[in-house]
Amino acid sequence: MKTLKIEPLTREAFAPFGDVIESEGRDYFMINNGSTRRYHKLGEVQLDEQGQGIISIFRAKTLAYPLAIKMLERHPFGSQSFIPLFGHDFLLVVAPVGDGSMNIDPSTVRAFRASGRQGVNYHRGVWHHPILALRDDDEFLVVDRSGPGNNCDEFFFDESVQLSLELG
Ligand SMILES: NC(=O)N[C@@H](O)C(=O)O
Ligand code: NI
Repeated sequence: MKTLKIEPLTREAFAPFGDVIESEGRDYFMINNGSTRRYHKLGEVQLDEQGQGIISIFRAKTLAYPLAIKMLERHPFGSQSFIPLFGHDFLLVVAPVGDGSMNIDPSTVRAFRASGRQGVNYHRGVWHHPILALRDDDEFLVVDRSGPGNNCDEFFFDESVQLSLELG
């Protein structure tokens, strides 16, 4: 059993997987006659030609911990972002796009803890666990792709691969 180390979410550490959506420490410029900071283009919505960018809300139940990480999923046709609406921390488990095949090297799987002031934008094809809320019925604004085709591949690890996520 390998317990994943939960890393703090930083722009640098998360770069192989996507963008961190936050204002802390980020550049901005003033708009609205000087009353508003615009933290511009913190992430990009990635879509295929037939895709449409849509905005949804996910209300997520917490899962039981320690949690066995049995699968990850990816969205081959577009990015997917999660922005916490209630300001609570949440967890992320990710793996890089890799060679594009339906396979994940378990040694590349990483876990992060996002603060309630951080969102993430998974880039197209990045493997990730379905949303991991730490408060029951927590809500997230989700910006992702709608359109034709199957935009959700699920990969289940072999039973011999035992990855676990524990709360500190
Ligand atoms: N399936 C779905 O819309 N949710 C997942 O993509 C997820 O990342 O939570
Ligand atoms: Ni997803």
